[in-house]
Parts: sequence; structure tokens; C-alpha cells
Amino acid sequence: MMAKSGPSIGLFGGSFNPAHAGHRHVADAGLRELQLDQVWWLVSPQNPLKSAQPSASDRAKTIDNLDLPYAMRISHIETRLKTRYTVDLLCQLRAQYPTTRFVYMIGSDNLAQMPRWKDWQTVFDMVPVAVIARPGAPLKARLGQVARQMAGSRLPEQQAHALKDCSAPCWTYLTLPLNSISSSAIRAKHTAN
Ligand SMILES: Nc1ncnc2c1ncn2[C@@H]1O[C@H](COP(=O)(O)OP(=O)(O)OP(=O)(O)O)[C@@H](O)[C@H]1O
Ligand SMILES: O=C(O)c1ccc[n+]([C@@H]2O[C@H](COP(=O)([O-])O)[C@@H](O)[C@H]2O)c1
Repeated sequence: MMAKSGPSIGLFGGSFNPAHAGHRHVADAGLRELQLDQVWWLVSPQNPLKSAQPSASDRAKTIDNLDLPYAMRISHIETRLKTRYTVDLLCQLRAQYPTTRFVYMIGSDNLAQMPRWKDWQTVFDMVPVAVIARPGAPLKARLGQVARQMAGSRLPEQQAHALKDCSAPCWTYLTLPLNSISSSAIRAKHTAN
């Protein structure tokens, strides 16, 4: 296998319907705690587990309001590659960028939901994964099926900066101060007004 000496890039996939400060909280943790060179905001064409969403370009416009720093960029690669499943995206990225050190970033609600993803174990086998704690169901995420099954590959939070250089499977759970914002709460507020 080729040694990975290229840039370290956080892959931060989302529906972003709309994007909000909770997303910045996750992406900022990628630069600050994981010490990544860049974070790519991957606008999902359509989360396979969610009902139909507004267009990816309309959702991406909401990220513009967050004033991203230079080290973060918005990516429509999943639309271009016609992938909806993370495992398929990672296969294509690995072929396109063989030396890049990718880290996949998710909120803890997604860790709890991951048994419903396509080939979730393969996702863990392909890239290091960073989970950012989120209010809601913290125990479900921390003690759920994925956390239990992957317990042997967990890196202590204090060593999160080293995650990018770990061989998969390897993951960490960042507790950090919690951020309670969600897109569904924002949508509900707009509907109510
Ligand atoms: N406040 C937050 N803290 C930690 N992770 C978050 C937060 N908000 C979103 N995320 C994570 O960001 C990624 C993209 O989230 P998404 O675009 O679905 O927003 P959302 O607020 O979860 O949306 P919805 O409420 O519609 O489900 C997911 O991995 C999600 O877990
Ligand atoms: O691969 C899957 O089966 C899968 C199932 C659900 C969600 N995902 C990915 O998880 C990321 C976060 O999704 P969301 O809707 O919670 O923002 C986004 O990049 C989705 O493509 C992936």
C-alpha cells in the first residue's frame, strides 16, 4: 500500500438543510482538535435515509452564510460522482487521491444511526472516523452497536490530533462543549413563523 504523506482532509458530509452554527462547530473541531489541513463540506445530493430534500445547490448556498475560513471548502463531489452512499464515495476518493489522509467526520446522532448505512463496517475499514458529541441521545451513540463493535479501535480523545495518521479502523469520540442547534429546529421555527 502507498504511504500516505499528502494533506490531511476532513470529509464532513451533510444535508445542510439549512447549514447552521452546529455544523461550523463540527468543522472547526476538524481544524482545531484533529489538526487537519482542510475540511471539505460535502453537500449530500440526497441522504438515502431522509425524505426528499431541496436541491444541493440551494442547500449549499446556506453554507455561504457561515463565512468559512480558507481551510474549508464546499464540495459537490457526491453529485458529480453520482454517489449517495458514503462507502461508494470513499472508494472513489481513495482511487482519486491515493496519498491524501482523509478523516470522516460525523455528529454522534449519525454514529447511533450508522447500522442502517450501507456497509458501515467498510466505512470504518477505509478511513479514520471522528465523532463529535451532540445533545440528544449521547448514551445511544456511545454505547450503541457501532461504538461497542468498534471499541477496540477507539483512540482516546486526548490523542485526537493523531487520528489522521492512524491506520483504519480507528476512531475517536470528541466530547467538547455541546452545541444544540439542528436544521430541523430551524425549519420548524420557520414553519411556525
Ligand atoms: N449541533 C451539532 N453538533 C454536532 N454535530 C452536528 C450538529 N449539527 C449537525 N451535526 C452533524 O453534522 C452532520 C450534518 O448534519 P445535518 O446536515 O443532517 O444537520 P442536522 O442539524 O442534523 O439536520 P436535521 O435536524 O434535519 O436532521 C451530521 O453528521 C450531524 O450529526
Ligand atoms: O452511506 C449511507 O448509507 C449513508 C446513510 C445516511 C447518511 N449518510 C451520510 O451521512 C452524512 C450526514 O448526513 P445528514 O443527512 O445527517 O447530514 C451525509 O454525507 C450522508 O451522505 C450516508
